[in-house]
Amino acid sequence: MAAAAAIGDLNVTDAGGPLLTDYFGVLAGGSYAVTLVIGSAVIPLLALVLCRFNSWYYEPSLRPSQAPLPPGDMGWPIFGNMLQFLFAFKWGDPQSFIGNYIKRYKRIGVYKAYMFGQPTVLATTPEACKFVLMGDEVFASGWPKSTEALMGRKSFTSIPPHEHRRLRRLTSATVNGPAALSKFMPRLQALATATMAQWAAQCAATGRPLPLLIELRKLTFNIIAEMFMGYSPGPKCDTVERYYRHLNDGVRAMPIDLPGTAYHTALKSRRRLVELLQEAIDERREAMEKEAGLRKEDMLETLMLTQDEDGSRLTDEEVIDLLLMYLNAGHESSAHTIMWILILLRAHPQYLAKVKEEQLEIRKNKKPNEILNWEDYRKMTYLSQVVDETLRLINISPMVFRKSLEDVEFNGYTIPKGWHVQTWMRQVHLDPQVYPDPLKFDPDRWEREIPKAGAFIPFGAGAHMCPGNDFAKLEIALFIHYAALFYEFTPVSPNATVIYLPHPRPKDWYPVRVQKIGHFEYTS
Ligand code: HEM
Repeated sequence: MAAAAAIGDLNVTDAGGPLLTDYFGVLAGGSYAVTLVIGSAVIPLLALVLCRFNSWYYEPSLRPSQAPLPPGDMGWPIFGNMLQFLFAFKWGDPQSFIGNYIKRYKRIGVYKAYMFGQPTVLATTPEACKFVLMGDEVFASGWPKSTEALMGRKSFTSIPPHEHRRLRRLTSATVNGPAALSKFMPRLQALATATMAQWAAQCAATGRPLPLLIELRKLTFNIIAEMFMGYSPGPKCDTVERYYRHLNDGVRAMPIDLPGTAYHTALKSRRRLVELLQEAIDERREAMEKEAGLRKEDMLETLMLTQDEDGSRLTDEEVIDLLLMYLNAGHESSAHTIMWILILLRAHPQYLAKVKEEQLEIRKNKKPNEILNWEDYRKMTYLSQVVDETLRLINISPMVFRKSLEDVEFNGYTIPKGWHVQTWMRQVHLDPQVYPDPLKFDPDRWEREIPKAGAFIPFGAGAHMCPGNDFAKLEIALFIHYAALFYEFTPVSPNATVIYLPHPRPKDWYPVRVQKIGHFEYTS
């Protein structure tokens, strides 16, 4: 055991060294004043170094002829401004995150920050968002590396622009234009009406409510999985959808790959999804070989058969990443939007009455149990205002990511080459200078105002604009038609807390009792 002897003011161990604690003891005993002076100099200096570190390290030195960087702050080392972002979105008021920049630096449209491990410019006005989203030759897709690891090296978020253009043209044709979309209409209506009937039967039999958002996610996933890959609804689809839920939780989480973190679980879910999609490709390949000539003409087949100018096919990895991305993008946001429309219409019966009136008018010309066609859908002008107003108010995706390929000037500020840019659609949609009384749900505003370019961008804009926007609007409108006319959704806790990450939703997934109030039976 080491014995300590006193030598002067210091204790010394057998090993001959003073004990560390004793240095502080000497300091303490020697002079409180010195401690105080050193402490009061060191702590603020350390704080200054820590809070200026990102600026010193990441901010480029610009030429005298160049405009300055946008105002803002780069936060703390490693975390940057993520703590403020997460705090505002998880525990505070999400508007306060950008709101604080506006309070400090005024509404100038661009601010510097450090987000998701990258020096970043936040674009927050219609002009700034339009400038970035439409400037395809200067701003490429710029999702954080952590998202790329979840979505795959070959998804639209990661591939170079020329490859993106080609694959996008090829894939988006399957979900765009009246001819392609009207082909989906019978199955969309079959799945929606069968699912609602099953919910009502289940509620009647058990007396228990259903977590509506979870059920809607299953429905929208069943739809996209059937349309894109020929999957039939059932337990397998539900399992795959659950993996997607975990995958998405990781997209806006801190990218820390340690057991127990959302990001770690998301990476595990991605690996499982890749295995399942590989199985689907293998099965389809076998079926195509056995039944040569028999074509399904869905997204899976399109991707497997496509050839580039040299005649080469996409690899399985490419097909998997593209499908994984499409299936993900193609169900989550639609489910959230449908749920929010039901919540908002219930809270505003005057608008629900207008929706019902319009939908009844459309139904007047139909036989009982007759499904809707493209012409009927085109008559849903008021419902389409409700959809737009919900997308504006709720902002399923608060922002999208780009990366600057060169130094660019906007509004007297430089956006440096290599910096990431986030276009904050949420801020644009909730800005009182863009939409009067922006927090009010008011579908009628769309009769009074036509938003200027960049002011209504729930689907983004430019080369990466959502290719599924028309499909989503159709799917949502058809669901609401049957929900409004034939069912009643009674929430168990209409005032539940709303959480905002990864997407805004009631914390309890919005449990509802579903009841049939009219008769419609799908017959094909
Ligand atoms: C209400 C429903 C939807 C909303 C709010 C929505 C919103 C968005 C947004 C904001 C983007 C990013 C755009 C950008 O980076 O500029 C996006 C991209 C994308 N969405 Fe959607 N989306 C919805 C439904 C769908 C559906 C149904 C599909 C598929 C059928 C789909 C497929 C995609 C794909 C593949 C991308 C990546 C596009 C690219 O990078 O080129 N989305 N979506």
